[in-house]
Amino acid sequence: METTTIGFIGLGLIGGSIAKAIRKFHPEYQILAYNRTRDTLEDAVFDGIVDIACDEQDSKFALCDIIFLCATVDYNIECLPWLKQIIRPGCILTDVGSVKGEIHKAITALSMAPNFIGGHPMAGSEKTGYEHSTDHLIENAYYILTPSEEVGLDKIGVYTELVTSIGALPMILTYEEHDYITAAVSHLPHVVAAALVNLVHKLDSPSEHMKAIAAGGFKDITRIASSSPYMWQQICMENPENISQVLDEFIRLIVQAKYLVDQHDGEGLFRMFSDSREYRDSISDTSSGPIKKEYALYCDIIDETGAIATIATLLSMNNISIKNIGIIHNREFDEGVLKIDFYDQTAQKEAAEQLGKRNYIIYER
Ligand SMILES: NC(=O)c1ccc[n+]([C@@H]2O[C@H](COP(=O)([O-])OP(=O)(O)OC[C@H]3O[C@@H](n4cnc5c(N)ncnc54)[C@H](O)[C@@H]3O)[C@@H](O)[C@H]2O)c1
Ligand SMILES: O=C(O)C(=O)C[C@]1(C(=O)O)C=C[C@@H](O)C=C1
Repeated sequence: METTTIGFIGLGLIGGSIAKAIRKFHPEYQILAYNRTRDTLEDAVFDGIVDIACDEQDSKFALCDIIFLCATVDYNIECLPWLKQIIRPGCILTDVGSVKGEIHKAITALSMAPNFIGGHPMAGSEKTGYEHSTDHLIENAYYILTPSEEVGLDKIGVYTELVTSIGALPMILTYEEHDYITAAVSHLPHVVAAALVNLVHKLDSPSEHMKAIAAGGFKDITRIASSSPYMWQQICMENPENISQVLDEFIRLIVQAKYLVDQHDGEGLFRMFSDSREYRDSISDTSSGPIKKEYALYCDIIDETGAIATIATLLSMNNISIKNIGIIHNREFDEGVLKIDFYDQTAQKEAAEQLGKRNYIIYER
């Protein structure tokens, strides 16, 4: 049987994560890749993720059954005319861009629609680059597919199966639906996070007290303000109508909130917070979906140098990988507690056992 060949143009955070997931679940597939930075390709070959490092406009992409365009949207579009000359008739061409309208229009203009299924894994990070990619980034995340109107059901079936096989959840939308929905749940939050951080920067005094004491709440809502400015500039320029429309709605709600504060409207304020809490709590943290299940445990530690390192070393000696570790202070853990996140339940349970054996006080939530 012929080997399935998958090509990547752009091997950064998302391209690298998809390639790593494909390597994990389909070790027999052949993976080719081109990336502007040659070192990245060499790392990926060294890691055993990529079999063949390609040059720009490499004719070896003609071998591919599926090609993932994972560079910037403008470069992905720039690649289309030469890809049109070389791809097999059965090749599935897809991208991972956060906005879908522009590439769909380019595909239609070049009559490449029979090969194109837009794609967008609803997972990511504020970090960029292959070095931050992981084989589990898109696990349990929705992976939106926006098939062109001319693509055959056989191709949609193959792509959907691939997405499922690497642990993501395919969801089919039109590209118009995609661009409206993501404007509200992804693009607007990035605009709001950036504005909020810039606001605090502007309001802070030269002694920077605001910056110093900004705690959990501010950090939770603004993590994404550390994302790539170039990527978010591009996204806002590619999806302006939808972002502007949801921004209008958002501004209306902010004006309403100001009115409630100015009026000392206790009942209105309570309703605003209770409505949002009810809806936010209905977004499950434990089922599959864009908000991933958290495998965390909380541990009391003595406030002394090296206390965190001791725990990290203990877990590492027992081959337990830590996803994240840090002290948190909240109402529940007034005094502060060490929160350790793991990639899966097995690691969480083993860590609780190992720490328990050494008399650490563990809280599981
Ligand atoms: N970062 C996220 O959270 C996220 C999530 C889902 C989708 N996306 C989308 O995925 C795409 C890639 O984002 P990313 O986060 O992986 O970015 P990234 O910067 O980590 O990766 C982009 C890769 O493309 C390469 N590249 C850029 N220009 C190139 C060119 N001219 N020629 C060849 N290679 C080039 C870069 O070297 C880099 O390796 C974007 O379109 C973005 O909208 C991002
Ligand atoms: O988790 C993050 O850092 C992200 O911003 C990921 C995120 C998002 O949820 O908005 C960002 C852009 C994508 O296109 C998809 C996912």
